[in-house]
Amino acid sequence: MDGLLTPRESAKFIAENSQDVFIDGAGVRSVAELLLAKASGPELQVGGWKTLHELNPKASDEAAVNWVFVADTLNFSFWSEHDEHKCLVGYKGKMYSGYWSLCAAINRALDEGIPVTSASYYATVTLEQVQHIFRSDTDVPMPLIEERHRILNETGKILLEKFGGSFLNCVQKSENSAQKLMHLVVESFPSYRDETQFKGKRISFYKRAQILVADTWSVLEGKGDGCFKDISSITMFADYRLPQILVHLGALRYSNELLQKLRKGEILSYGDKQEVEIRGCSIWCVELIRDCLLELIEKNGEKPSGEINSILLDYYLWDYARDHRADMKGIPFHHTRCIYY
Ligand SMILES: Nc1nc2c(c(CN[C@H]3C=C[C@H](O)[C@@H]3O)cn2[C@@H]2O[C@H](COP(=O)(O)O)[C@@H](O)[C@H]2O)c(=O)[nH]1
Repeated sequence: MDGLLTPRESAKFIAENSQDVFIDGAGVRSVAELLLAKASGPELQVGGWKTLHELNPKASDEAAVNWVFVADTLNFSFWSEHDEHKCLVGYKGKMYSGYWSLCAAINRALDEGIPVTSASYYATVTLEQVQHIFRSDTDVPMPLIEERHRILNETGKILLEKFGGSFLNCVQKSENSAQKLMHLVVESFPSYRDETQFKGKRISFYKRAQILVADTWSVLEGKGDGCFKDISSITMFADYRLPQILVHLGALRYSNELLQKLRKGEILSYGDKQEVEIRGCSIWCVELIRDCLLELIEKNGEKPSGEINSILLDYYLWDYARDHRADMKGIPFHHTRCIYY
């Protein structure tokens, strides 16, 4: 088998060969038009990461960068078999689910004096301590808690050995290149190696490595060590929410066979042909939406304040999915249990 394709190359190859997932050109355009109305708003700017999300760090210091690293190291698989019966974390009077339950638990631990974002702590944290830190306020625990414990120990040890215990050192080694940082993370930390194969080619999605670069860019507000000259080379992050919203908005379509399978809540294994087609077509779909949006902005003569890239489109669509959960009830998301997204 020949060389490993980048996430963007993988997405293009998958979209060109997909048999159960299809990108809808008219849908792509209608999503681009939806986003055009937001082009100069706070949602499509790097600053939105802080101003729109109360649990994200407000600082841009080393502690904030290490907060992002722990959050994205554990940023996977929050879905529960029955959506009405899931892990919830209460923090400062508010209940959080899914990805935000992870962030709430991290902040709750820090408030309790537990240094959960320090590598010297989580390199040797015990399973019992991890179960306490990420405890749920319902009888449904956070999924894959043993895996989260194993990954914290593994990742903490490597961060101590290779990067002096701070992810900021890893960022600085990337010399302001998003691609260099993404590859340094994938080479150094095994749990980030989101790679598989499709029709005889080795492909990569690197969902957590790419969102880690994006969140590092965001927490540093695109300045200093976070001023990545190639930040626009990062693609959308292939998770289980974006495909759902892209189908809801008409930009992506599933074959009847696949739709029936998802409606029944059938599990798709990591690397299955249909799971790969969902993830790859989602990435390519957002690339096409971005291209279409940039054309519309050009035509409209609008000048958004910063460069619109796939990260900002992804963030917007992910938040949109969160805010339109009820409208999306009829659209199933694919159930894959893994540590990669
Ligand atoms: N594509 C994409 N996937 C994302 C995110 C985020 C969190 N980013 C936020 C933080 C700052 C930014 O402003 C974003 O608002 C989590 N996930 C993935 O979703 C899934 C969890 O979903 P649910 O069960 O509904 O919480 C899971 O696979 C998780 O890995 C994103 O942004 N894009």
